[in-house]
Amino acid sequence: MIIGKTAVRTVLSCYKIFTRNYNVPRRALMYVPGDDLRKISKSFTLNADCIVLDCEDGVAINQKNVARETIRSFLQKGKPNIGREYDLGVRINSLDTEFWQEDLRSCLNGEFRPDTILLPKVDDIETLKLFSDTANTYITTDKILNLIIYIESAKSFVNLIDICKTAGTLSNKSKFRPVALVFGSDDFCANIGITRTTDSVEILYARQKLVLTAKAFNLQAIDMVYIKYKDLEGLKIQSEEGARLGYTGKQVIHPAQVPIVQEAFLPTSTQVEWATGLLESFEKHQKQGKGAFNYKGNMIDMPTVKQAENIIKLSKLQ
Ligand SMILES: CC(C)(COP(=O)(O)OP(=O)(O)OC[C@H]1O[C@@H](n2cnc3c(N)ncnc32)[C@H](O)[C@@H]1OP(=O)(O)O)[C@@H](O)C(=O)NCCC(=O)NCCSC(=O)C[C@](C)(O)C(=O)O
Ligand SMILES: [Mg+2]
Repeated sequence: MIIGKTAVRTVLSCYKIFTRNYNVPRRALMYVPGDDLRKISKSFTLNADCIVLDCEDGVAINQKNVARETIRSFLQKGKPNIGREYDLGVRINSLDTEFWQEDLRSCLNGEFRPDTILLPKVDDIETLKLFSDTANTYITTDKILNLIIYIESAKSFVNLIDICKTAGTLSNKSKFRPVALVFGSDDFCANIGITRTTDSVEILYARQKLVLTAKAFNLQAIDMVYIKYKDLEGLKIQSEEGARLGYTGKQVIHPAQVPIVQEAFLPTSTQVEWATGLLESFEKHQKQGKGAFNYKGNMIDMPTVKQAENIIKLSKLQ
């Protein structure tokens, strides 16, 4: 059987996607308006996994140039050392605006560049292709750039699988790789003509579809923003709900949200204790030739063992 070039490329792109690791946690993805130097400085004191300097919706139209310049001069000082690994990203304006090319060029062609570009409003594969062509002309080093893709309209949900596949294929001939999908719930509500209620039941289908598709392509899934930023109890409930749905992190808009969100996307000590005991018991039963066994009153076999392994793996991503 002769395997065509396209098939080989598809296999390679799937391999690249599926072997991508989760070693960079993005539990709290913290937005900082790019035109506000005070907030930018503060964001590096907050211990967030992922800091996003924003050119898009956190910045007024008449401040777009200021944000771009502020971000560029900030980046040119080099990535701040905060004593731990973290992801430093820039969210550019969407590709249907007059700003995005200059945003991208400005942050990619300097001496230091961000780890990650966050690309809003990816409705279809044409948007990704345009991004890819343009980014490739601006990237001048061999360092791979992470790409985070925003899914925030009905159209983007309808095209979601194609978007993920195309992101993988384009990354084979580019210097970027897709690492995560973000659920842009607020733009999504506007797009489908609804207003979000407290329990967010009206967006549950989309919220679940995003997480399922992200996992199918081994991408991180970043949950919606909690805009009532003074309601920390509500934030905790929504964050834990996101973690239960399978999300790996959540968007954050205010410093007070960071610790609550980061905590919610780590397993609790009870979960770690349960998983450790289960894995020990599994080893013992394997040696005795038993596939299924009783642990704390529950039947355990391979799927639950894998869940326990996931918990242990996640608990090590501090
Ligand atoms: C809500 C706001 C206006 C309240 O701002 P405030 O200044 O009134 O708050 P505060 O409580 O007085 O702030 C306390 C301290 O924290 C600082 N601070 C406060 N916020 C931040 C921040 N983000 N980053 C870093 N520092 C921050 C602030 O500067 C102050 O520091 P100071 O005491 O030293 O002066 C403010 O928190 C803010 O601007 N947050 C970011 C908003 C934003 O980026 N929105 C866009 C992202 S969400 C989105 O795009 C949707 C999505 C995904 O696309 C879709 O669902 O479709
Ligand atoms: Mg949005």
